[in-house]
Amino acid sequence: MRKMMYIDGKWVSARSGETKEIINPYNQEVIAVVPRGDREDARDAIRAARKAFDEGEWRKVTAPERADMLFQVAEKIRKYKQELAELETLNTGKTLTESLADMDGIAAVFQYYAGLADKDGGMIIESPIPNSSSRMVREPVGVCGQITPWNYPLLQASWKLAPALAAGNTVVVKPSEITPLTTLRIAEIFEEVGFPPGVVNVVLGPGSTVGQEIAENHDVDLISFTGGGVAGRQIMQAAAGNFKKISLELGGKNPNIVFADADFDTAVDYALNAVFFHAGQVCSAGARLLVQSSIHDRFVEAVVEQAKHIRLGNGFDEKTQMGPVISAEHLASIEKYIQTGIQEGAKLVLGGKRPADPELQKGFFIEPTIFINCHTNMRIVQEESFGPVLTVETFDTEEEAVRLANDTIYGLAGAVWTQDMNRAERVSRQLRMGTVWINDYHPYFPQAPWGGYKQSGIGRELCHVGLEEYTEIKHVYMNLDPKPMGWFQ
Ligand SMILES: NC(=O)c1ccc[n+]([C@@H]2O[C@H](COP(=O)([O-])OP(=O)(O)OC[C@H]3O[C@@H](n4cnc5c(N)ncnc54)[C@H](O)[C@@H]3O)[C@@H](O)[C@H]2O)c1
Ligand SMILES: C[N+](C)(C)CC=O
Repeated sequence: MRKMMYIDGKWVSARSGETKEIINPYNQEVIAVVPRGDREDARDAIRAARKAFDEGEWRKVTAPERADMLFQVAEKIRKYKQELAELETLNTGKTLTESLADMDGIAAVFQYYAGLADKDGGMIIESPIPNSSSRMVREPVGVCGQITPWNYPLLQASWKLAPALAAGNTVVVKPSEITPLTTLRIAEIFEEVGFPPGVVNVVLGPGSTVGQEIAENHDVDLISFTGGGVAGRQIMQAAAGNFKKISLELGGKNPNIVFADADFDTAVDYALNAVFFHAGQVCSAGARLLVQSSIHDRFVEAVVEQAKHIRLGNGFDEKTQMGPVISAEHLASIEKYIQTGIQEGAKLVLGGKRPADPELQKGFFIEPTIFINCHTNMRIVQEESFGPVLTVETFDTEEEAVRLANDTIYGLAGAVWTQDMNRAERVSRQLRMGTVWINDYHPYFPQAPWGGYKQSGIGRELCHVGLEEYTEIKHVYMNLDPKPMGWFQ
């Protein structure tokens, strides 16, 4: 695999010659050295994408041909699935099982948008003007900047790349500076499939320089960002310079609501998966457990008992159920949240510290952590720790459950557990969230939209609406019998 940036169809170092070490969060070993780009490199990539969009052969590639190319990408991801998954596990620490599932999802996204690429032929409009024709067509937006986070590096990139290319745009992708490897590997796949130079560009470097340049640059027509609210706000401000189209997939503090009539064992099992999957580093993690008071003690006891046995370790070890968190900085930030929870008066009933196991000392590990006696006025309930930290609140009535669940600046996702389908329907309608799961947690797939209400984001990814984000709408009107009007005669 080439450890260079991919700009204008060429593999290049940073203009400055600077590099960055990429490490494995399981043991802090250096796994790669990659270029550390800056604004100049970002400008090169943007220029290449602009030229490819405005002047290149890409504009002549038909929608069925784009579909065919994206199908080939999907096939190659399946072909290289093991290699890609191993690279993702090496760079993120997530278990290989999770990475393999990510690769299935990534192939599915390319396949889905390949299928949609040539399906929208526009719309004939019934013109109210005699002797005229009127139609609506969708066209690519132009140069799309795409900035992605470290928790699902290739998956989040695929949610952006596949619809952007299906619609005929050119792209500049900036992966997280700590997890660039699978995004570089997929650039090789685009090259192998034969995407023309400049259509896909991958530029590496910090958000404060490379990311900021992409957000500010007036040659970029659209910016799609997945990450935290702080960067999201800076990107939105920077994008205002030329009124870029904007799509933001931000954080969440997602409620998992369990009513007393839920299937107890299943709800316990999913409550663990909701929060501890990928060590809680999931935007939609069910980090807030809301349990009806009549079953609270028994439910918490069962969750704690099972969480005690979660096996931490190397993502490549089949026995591992939870890997490390991504970095020393992130680990420190999670530990700070845990201290905040204790200071705020939440009761720590599990974890809260680094594991004692000598084999885990080089990695960024933190034990599965559970707090009870939590309230919505606590920071630990309101803010994203983005780690394996569960807060438990109680409620008595359906109205209270809805009120507590919605009492957050976020609105990404949430779940309802009950066997009363009328109640499930009533509650799901009142939750102000982009996704509501009923008697389940976590499923997402290309056919359904993904995105957030409130401060969880703007716009949607996946589904046909995710493709529409990457299009401009044009109205084409034709006078079929042009004659002088005589207005000024
Ligand atoms: N809603 C979703 O679908 C979704 C999915 C995954 C992650 N997330 C969120 O992402 C966050 C964790 O990821 P992270 O720590 O990588 O987020 P982050 O915001 O720190 O970084 C994300 C990306 O933005 C870049 N960046 C940072 N500052 C920037 C700036 N000023 N201008 C341009 N680019 C900038 C980074 O280099 C990185 O590539 C969490 O809040 C999580 O909830 C949301
Ligand atoms: C969108 N998702 C769930 C794949 C990753 C969020 O962090």
